[in-house]
Amino acid sequence: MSGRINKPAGKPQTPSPLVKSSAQSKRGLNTRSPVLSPTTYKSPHSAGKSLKLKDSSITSIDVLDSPTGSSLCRSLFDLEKCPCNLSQESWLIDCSKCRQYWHTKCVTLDGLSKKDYNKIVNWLCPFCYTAPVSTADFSNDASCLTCRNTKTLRDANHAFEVSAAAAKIKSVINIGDISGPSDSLLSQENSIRCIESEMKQMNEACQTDIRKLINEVCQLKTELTNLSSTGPDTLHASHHSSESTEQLLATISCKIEALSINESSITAGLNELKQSVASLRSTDPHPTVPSRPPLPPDSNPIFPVHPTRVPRTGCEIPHVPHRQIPVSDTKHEFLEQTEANELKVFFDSCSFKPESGHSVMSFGSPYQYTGSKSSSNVPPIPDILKPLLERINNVQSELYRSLYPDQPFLTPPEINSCLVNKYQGSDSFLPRHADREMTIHPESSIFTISLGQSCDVTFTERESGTESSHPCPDRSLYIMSRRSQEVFDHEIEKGSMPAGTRYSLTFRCISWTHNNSTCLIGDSNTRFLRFGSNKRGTFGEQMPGQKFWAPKLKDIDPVSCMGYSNVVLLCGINDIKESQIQCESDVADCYTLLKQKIKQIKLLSPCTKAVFVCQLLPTKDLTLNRKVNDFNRLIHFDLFPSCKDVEYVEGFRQFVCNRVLAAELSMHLDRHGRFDMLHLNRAGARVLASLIKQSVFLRVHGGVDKRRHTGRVNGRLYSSVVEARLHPSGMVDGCQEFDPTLKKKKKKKAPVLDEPAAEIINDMKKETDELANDLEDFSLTKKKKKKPVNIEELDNDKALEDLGEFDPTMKKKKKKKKEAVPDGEDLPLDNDLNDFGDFDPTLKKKKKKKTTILDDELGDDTMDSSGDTWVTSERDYTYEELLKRAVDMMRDKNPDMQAGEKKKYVMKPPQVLRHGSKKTSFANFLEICKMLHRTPKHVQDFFMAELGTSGSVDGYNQLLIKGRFQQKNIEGVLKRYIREYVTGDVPHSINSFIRVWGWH
Ligand SMILES: O=C(O)CCC(=O)C(=O)O
Ligand SMILES: [Fe+2]
Repeated sequence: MSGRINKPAGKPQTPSPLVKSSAQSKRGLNTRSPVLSPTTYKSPHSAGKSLKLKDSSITSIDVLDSPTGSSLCRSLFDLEKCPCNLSQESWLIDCSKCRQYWHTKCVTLDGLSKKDYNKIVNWLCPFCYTAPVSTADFSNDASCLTCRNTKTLRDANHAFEVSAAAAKIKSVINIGDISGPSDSLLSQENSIRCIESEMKQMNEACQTDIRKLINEVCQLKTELTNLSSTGPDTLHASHHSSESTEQLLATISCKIEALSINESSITAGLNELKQSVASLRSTDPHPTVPSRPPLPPDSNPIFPVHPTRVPRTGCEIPHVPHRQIPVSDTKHEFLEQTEANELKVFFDSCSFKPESGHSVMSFGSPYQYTGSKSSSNVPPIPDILKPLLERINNVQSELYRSLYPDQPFLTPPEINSCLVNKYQGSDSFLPRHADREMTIHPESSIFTISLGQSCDVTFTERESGTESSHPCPDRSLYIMSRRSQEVFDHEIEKGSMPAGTRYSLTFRCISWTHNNSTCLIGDSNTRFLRFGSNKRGTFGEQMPGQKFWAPKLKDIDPVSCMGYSNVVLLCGINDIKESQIQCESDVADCYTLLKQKIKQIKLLSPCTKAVFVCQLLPTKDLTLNRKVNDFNRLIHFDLFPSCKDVEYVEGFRQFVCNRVLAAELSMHLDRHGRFDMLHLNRAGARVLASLIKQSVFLRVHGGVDKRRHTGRVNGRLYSSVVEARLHPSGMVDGCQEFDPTLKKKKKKKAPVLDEPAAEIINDMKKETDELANDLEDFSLTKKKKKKPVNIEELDNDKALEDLGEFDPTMKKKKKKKKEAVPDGEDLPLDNDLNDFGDFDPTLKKKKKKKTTILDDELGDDTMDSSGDTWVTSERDYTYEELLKRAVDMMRDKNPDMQAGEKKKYVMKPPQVLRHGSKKTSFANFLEICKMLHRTPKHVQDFFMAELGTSGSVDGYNQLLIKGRFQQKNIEGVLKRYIREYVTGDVPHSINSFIRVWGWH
């Protein structure tokens, strides 16, 4: 198999001449048509001598036929480069079917020796490979050689050789025997193709023979006719008796007859063969899906542009089972009499704030609701309530455990807030409402304990208007679920309250983070995704929520989504992979079900701000991928445009369409090894989590930094950008660019942002202020503050310059100010001013403002090096003269510089540590940024560009860099940064106050 590139691939981007010529020569040998007909397709392996498997006659025909796989590779990837698009020290192996090259490393075949490598005859890449039904099939099915590692490859290759040899022997012995698929070493499909090939060869051979025979017969016939027409005399003349002539004619006629019989028997034999092939086909255990119209030529096969079909059925909303009752549980005499008495005494002494129909008092986490009069300055839970709170929390835990019995690691929401209502007299009431504030944890129940006068609470089902009354006797507890609040309102009707005093103690879990809670409903691909900020959590504390299991679309429970701000749906692959889903209309029906579920969710949870729908991820199964395409198409072209508040997971599309990410994805689909067609492994799940997190985050925070919505950002993978940006400290990614305009914008935006967004803004502000304060330590910045800068007009670089970089003109100004007045000399100025002004208009302006200062300075410099007095000269300054003057002026105003002394600043060296096996930590990154007076973002970008990797600042202010780097690498980059952006050795910026740096 040395015809493949038989040396490790260096840089796939710039293939070596050998790589190129090898690939080109192959291309010349076979077409890369997406549909490779078994009869026309010829493997390159059979063409080059080194590509041929010894004694194998079937190498070129045992490739499964799947147009999508080929076209997928064709349109998505450069066939000559591995889809990873990365430079790797690895062999390149090409797929026998689609001709896509892959690094052996990328297809986990690394470690191959040249010998092994040369043995590979027929290998199918992850795009083209369709897994056999069972492990047993795989071991026998050597014709479909896609292996996850070198060992299996060797084994399979060996099996292939054996099976090929066996097939050859069988075909020689008896072609008909091959029709029995069960005992054949070859798969049934393979057998068919073998026979077809044999038939073709036989057919050709037979037809040539027959043609020869027919020609001969024709010649004989003509000859015979000629002889007959010449008559017996002529025959006689040639010494043949008439009798013998007749005999001869009879013999010839017999021979012709025999030949005809042979011809018909050959034809019959061929027909027999054809029939056996037909019978084999009819017993094919894998019927093919009805053919579909071909995709538009330039469309992306994974995410095609045009929908081909709209759903067959309408989207009527079926009846939604609410499964909600207003009061989920009641406990009579929940309080002991003594406990109740004590509480009554306590509350009698408290001062309640009047609200509509009753008065209130809050403890613990502040609970704010429409019409609430309580301030956010709420007293903590008083000691007297603490035992009660503990009991309530126990009840809450029990409820939670019973709700999620199979998820014991989940922490139940902690009840942390108590709102006490006081009803005094028969005039009191409680307006109709529902406790559906987003600050209430979606999993929190609402516990109400009644004290004193009993009364009835009325519940009304909002949709139907059905009312029910719930009696609340003294010392009793009733529990409402947070979800029931989406369905029912409750109230104490006016006039229903008896005389007397009633206290109701309502307990809830208030969680501000749950203001933006997310409910993720998904199939097994969400298995690795976890909410929570603990170690297992993939979404982090910025995205609180709950995950619900829905292997199929029918399992999506709209009730579970109630009370969450965001709903993310990742489901459908198990539906469309069902065998009964065979054509586009079946897929459309699945899509319709999804649409119905979304409608139900929105109906039940009007509080839900958005439903995010994840498109289906491509799989390793190409037939399934066509259905995935159809499903995704419908989501994109029907669901998104038609359903308001249905959003797609940003980046998911890129994830699916982007070449690199798609390749990355295909490599992640191997959670259970080579037979897993669908599942992401942990790494893939992390990418998925990032994309979901980012979308929800952006939606929640008003689309902060939408610019980043590309598959690749600054050469970094989407996921890493997401990670960086969503990280608690990386949150300031946008602001780390240190764009001064942010400050302004933030101020404008602040009132409309959600709480976490406001926090981010505050963080950003803090950082901006901190940096500004740092900069104030330097005289430069003070001046800058005075300088009126229209920050809106500044571009990033300029902004950076204004905030941190040295501006010689500014410095001058300041010093000038200090020195100007006392030393004023009576020197001619106008020429200097004008000349200088011509040189640099900005300077001119400044000079005009501070004429006296410049008078002084320029007065000193009106002599050129040759001693000419410029004031008396008519000629203009030359550029060199002006430059020299400027430098002299700088020297003059910077005595250190003039004396040739360099101020030495000593800084800490970067602390470089290994972070896990694949990352490097630059531990004192932020500290060094501060010392440099450069924004972390700026420094980070430089580092990432220099190191050619990605990274992010984590919660410990360390820069985590992907890849392994040594101390000297980081030091080198840091020195370069300092040279380029700090000390000004190169003209990016100059900063005269930092001259020489050295490590401790
Ligand atoms: O007093 C009650 O029983 C109900 C109180 C209530 O609904 C509330 O505080 O939100
Ligand atoms: Fe309430």
